[in-house]
Amino acid sequence: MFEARHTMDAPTTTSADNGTSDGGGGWFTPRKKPMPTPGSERETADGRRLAAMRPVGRTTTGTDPEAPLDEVAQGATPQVMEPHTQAQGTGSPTSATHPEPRGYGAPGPQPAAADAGTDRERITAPAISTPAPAPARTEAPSAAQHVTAPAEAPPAAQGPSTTTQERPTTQRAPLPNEVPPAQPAPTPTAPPPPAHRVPAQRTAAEHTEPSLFAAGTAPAAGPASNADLPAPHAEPPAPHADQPTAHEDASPDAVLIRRTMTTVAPVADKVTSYFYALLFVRHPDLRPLFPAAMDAQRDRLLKALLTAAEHIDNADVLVPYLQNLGRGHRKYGTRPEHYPAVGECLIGALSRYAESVWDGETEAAWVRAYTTISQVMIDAAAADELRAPAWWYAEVVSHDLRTPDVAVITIRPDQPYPFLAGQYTSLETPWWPRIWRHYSFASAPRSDGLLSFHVKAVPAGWVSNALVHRARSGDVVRLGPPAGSMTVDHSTDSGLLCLGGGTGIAPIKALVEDVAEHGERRPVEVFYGARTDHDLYDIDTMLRLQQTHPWLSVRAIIDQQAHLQLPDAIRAYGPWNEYDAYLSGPPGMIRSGVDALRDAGIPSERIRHDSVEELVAAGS
Ligand SMILES: NC(=O)C1=CN([C@@H]2O[C@H](COP(=O)(O)OP(=O)(O)OC[C@H]3O[C@@H](n4cnc5c(N)ncnc54)[C@H](O)[C@@H]3O)[C@@H](O)[C@H]2O)C=CC1
Repeated sequence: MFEARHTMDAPTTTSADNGTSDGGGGWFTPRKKPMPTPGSERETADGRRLAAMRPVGRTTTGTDPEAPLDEVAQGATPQVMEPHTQAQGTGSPTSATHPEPRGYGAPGPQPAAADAGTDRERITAPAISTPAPAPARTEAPSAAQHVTAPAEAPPAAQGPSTTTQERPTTQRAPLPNEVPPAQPAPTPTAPPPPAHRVPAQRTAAEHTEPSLFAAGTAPAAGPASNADLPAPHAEPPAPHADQPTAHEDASPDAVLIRRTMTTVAPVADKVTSYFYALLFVRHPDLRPLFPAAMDAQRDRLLKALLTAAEHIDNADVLVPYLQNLGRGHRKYGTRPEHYPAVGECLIGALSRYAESVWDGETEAAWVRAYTTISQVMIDAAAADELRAPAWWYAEVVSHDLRTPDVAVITIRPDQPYPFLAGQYTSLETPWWPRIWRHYSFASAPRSDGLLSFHVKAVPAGWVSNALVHRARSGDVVRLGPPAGSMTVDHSTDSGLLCLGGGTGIAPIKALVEDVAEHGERRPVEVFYGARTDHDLYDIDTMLRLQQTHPWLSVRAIIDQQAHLQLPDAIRAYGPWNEYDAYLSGPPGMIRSGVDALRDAGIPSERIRHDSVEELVAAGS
């Protein structure tokens, strides 16, 4: 756990104790004073030396219901045995109790109300404010990276994939209800050496090369949307890569953080592996809460944290991102008391691999950043706990195999599931516990409460293959909260130009239904791209909508016949400069689609699409 030998306030929740904290101190110690600014604290850096940043052992008081802290964590449930009640102790009318679902077995251990600990760190204050939680906008984005275990640290896990997609072709498909083999706990490694206190040069971090951590993880302002596994992103892309001069006014902490990032970038894989090795060695009780087979997404947590730290100055973007991240972590069972373990290992990994630039001030900067990050996430999760379950059970009520590898799946949540057309959710199947994938809602909210998804089984896609080839009516899946902001702005009557490639047509269909339900008469132009006519699995539905709604135009673009791809097709139509644009489909389509739309005169802020980086990681 962190231990800072100075009088920093610990992260707190701005919400009243709602059962999440067990009333302990530490992380839930109420703020006693305004958070000092990084700049002002820096003046007393020596006095604030985080000499005790090295882990000093776990709190022994109470039970720590461990859970991962990130998307990588992929759920906080042992196998398919899930706690069947949620929002324990919130006392909230929205707190949900789930009936025993079929397929999810007996109730598992409840996330115990954790002892907040007595040795919680006293980390510095957030550098950014934590406004009241906003509606979900984005979900933890990430781009999977090839991860190679460092020689000096055991692999945190051996997953089904080491690339951007899972690789099931070399894996035996699991039997129903079979749990992937548990990964052996990493063998203990030597603790990281004490950080060298090399005098730091107080210069701005270099950004001539994009950070390995930046791709796909940077929160971005503006509209976002969903994907078949991806989390949202938006235009413009992450500032890290595209705005080399954006750091000129960086705070001292941001400078130190970015210098660390630059230093560790060439060994990002090692940092990642070492981070998880530390986490699981020092906190082995956390390991079972991660997926048995941690795939390429295992570095999501680290990347999300690093990217958030890197953008610590950009509160406008960072806060909504982290709030969504915090809310999204509820389904994993993440609790406030889990954050110190992650922070400790984050510092441990960074200090080891950024040894050449690591010093007390750098460490203090990271502690402050992590405190801020965790504070926002904790607060958002606490606020969300008062109004929504951490997850929903849902029963498959229909399974329509449209092509050999595309299924339209309809499910019935066990309790109301509010969402907006254009959003997406995370979904876990009973066959791959704790592995969550994102899918768009393929319909606008329905009066019967049913939800539908278009799922394409892709090579190496464990979840998608299970959903397409295994799931049947009566099976029970779990849903995370809705997320994404690729939604219709009903305050305008601008036309909508929608590009749906392959199963990316799913949220486009939902958007069309949304416009229809609002009784609007704004023009909606849909371009539906597919490789062959056989791949236009939902064209009948779209054409029926077109027949019903005179304001809707649907054009199918078949690569083989048109000898061009979807984005090229819109160039032949238009003008589009008065339209809002929505893109949904594979990453290549998004990229070239954005280019085509800009060329057509649509400004970036009116172009909404999924995170390209997340889409790269999609397909499972
Ligand atoms: N299932 C869902 O709810 C959602 C899925 N997605 C994403 O949509 C994708 C769907 O995959 P598939 O159905 O296999 O689509 P696909 O790979 O068959 O592509 C569909 C069409 O998109 C266009 N396209 C593809 N690659 C392109 C490129 N590089 N440049 C320009 N145009 C290109 C082509 O016109 C192609 O026919 C996946 O990446 C998935 O993550 C996105 C949103 C929602």
